[in-house]
This record gives sequence, structure tokens and C-alpha cells, in this order.
Amino acid sequence: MSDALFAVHGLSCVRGDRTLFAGLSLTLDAGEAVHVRGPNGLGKTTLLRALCGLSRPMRGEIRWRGERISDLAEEFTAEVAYVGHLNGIQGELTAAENLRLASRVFTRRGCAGQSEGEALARVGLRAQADRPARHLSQGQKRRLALARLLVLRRPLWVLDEPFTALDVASVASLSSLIGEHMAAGGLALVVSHQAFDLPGIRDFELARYCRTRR
Ligand SMILES: Nc1ncnc2c1ncn2[C@@H]1O[C@H](COP(=O)(O)OP(=O)(O)OP(=O)(O)O)[C@@H](O)[C@H]1O
Repeated sequence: MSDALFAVHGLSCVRGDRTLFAGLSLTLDAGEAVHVRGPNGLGKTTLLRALCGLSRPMRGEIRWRGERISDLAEEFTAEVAYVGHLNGIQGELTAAENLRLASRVFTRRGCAGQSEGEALARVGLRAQADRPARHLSQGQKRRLALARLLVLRRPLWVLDEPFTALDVASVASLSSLIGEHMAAGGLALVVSHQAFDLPGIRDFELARYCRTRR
């Protein structure tokens, strides 16, 4: 087993009666990111959910700082920021209140990241700070979901189709946000069908580990 900060070895995941992938290994160290690629239905979301401890793989080991994530349990969860297909924002709260909620509920003492104002400005939502989130456009809602990454300040970002609904400028801006996270020693796992430009990110073709037809 590798001694990388995040090390995955021999992973298999099953959905229903079908093995989606098997024998999957992957390592990530501080400052590294991978772009997980593959066609619809291959198992990318299933993989991300397993990698952040939301579901248990059928076989294999996932280690963080040398320890099994199943043994670390909440200690590992507190190191991960996950943005899935759904934005997970509260429509009746303003954009700023959504970030305040995330920061109060999910941030451990002494681990806070950027302020709400800084995070909103970074994703281009400063002018929408006091607007109820239900009145934001789809792209603005996605940017608000991504702003949580900044207030939480966690080392491992797990992002499932983060660029959905984003315009060209926002895709570039989010790509550079991930780049800044890497430059600060962060790690990122990104599933995306969209092309994006991020120097240093490695491609990871899930199909290499899939033996059955979809
Ligand atoms: N709860 C479930 N029970 C049975 N099969 C499931 C379940 N959830 C997902 N699947 C199947 O597992 C396969 C992988 O799904 P997954 O969402 O991981 O794919 P994906 O690569 O992320 O796809 P997409 O690019 O379309 O988002 C799909 O064929 C899906 O139908």
C-alpha cells in the first residue's frame, strides 16, 4: 500500500447485481488533483461517494494519512468537502446566510476558512449576498454551492460535475480556484464531462477498471 496522503488500493464497487469497476488504485499527495473521466453510467459518482466515505466499497482499501477511512470515520469526514450533483442550498436563506450556516454547522473550532463576504466575492456573488437563494439563477446557485469550499477550508475537495450550469468565464474562474487550492497543498478529485483548463491535473480514465458492459 502506498504511503501517499490519500491512497486507494484494489477498490471494487457493485451496484445492483453489477460490478461497476474492480481493482482500482489511485494515489494523491498534497497539491495534486485528478480529473475522473468516463461516459454516462460508468460509475464515476459511485466512485466519488466511496472515496469520501459516503458508501462502502465491496473490496479494497482507502487510506487517509496512512489510516483506513472506515477507522477514521468522522475524523476523515471533517477533512473532506463534497459538492455533488445537487447544490444543497437552502432557498429561503440568503446567499450569505447559506454560507454562514455551512460554516457554523460544518467547521470545527479553529478550522474556519474565508469569511462569507470573501467567499461570495471570489465566486462573483458579492452583489447577491442578501438575495434569497431561491431567486438566484442556476449558475449562481452552483457558484454558491462551490463557495462553501472556501468557507470550510478542507484539504480534500471531491467535486461531482462542478461546472454544471456555469458559463465560460465561471468555468475558468472555478478551474483557477481548484488550482489555488492545489497550490496551497490541497487535493482534489473532479468528475467532469466538461473540458476545463487546469495545469497539473492528471486524467484518470475510469474505463480502465470496468470489465462489464454498461
Ligand atoms: N442504487 C442503485 N441500484 C442499482 N444500480 C444503481 C444504483 N445507483 C446507480 N446505479 C447504477 O450504477 C451505474 C453507475 O452510476 P453512477 O451514477 O455512478 O454513474 P456515473 O458514471 O456517475 O454516470 P453519469 O456520468 O451519467 O453521472 C449506473 O448504471 C446506474 O444506473
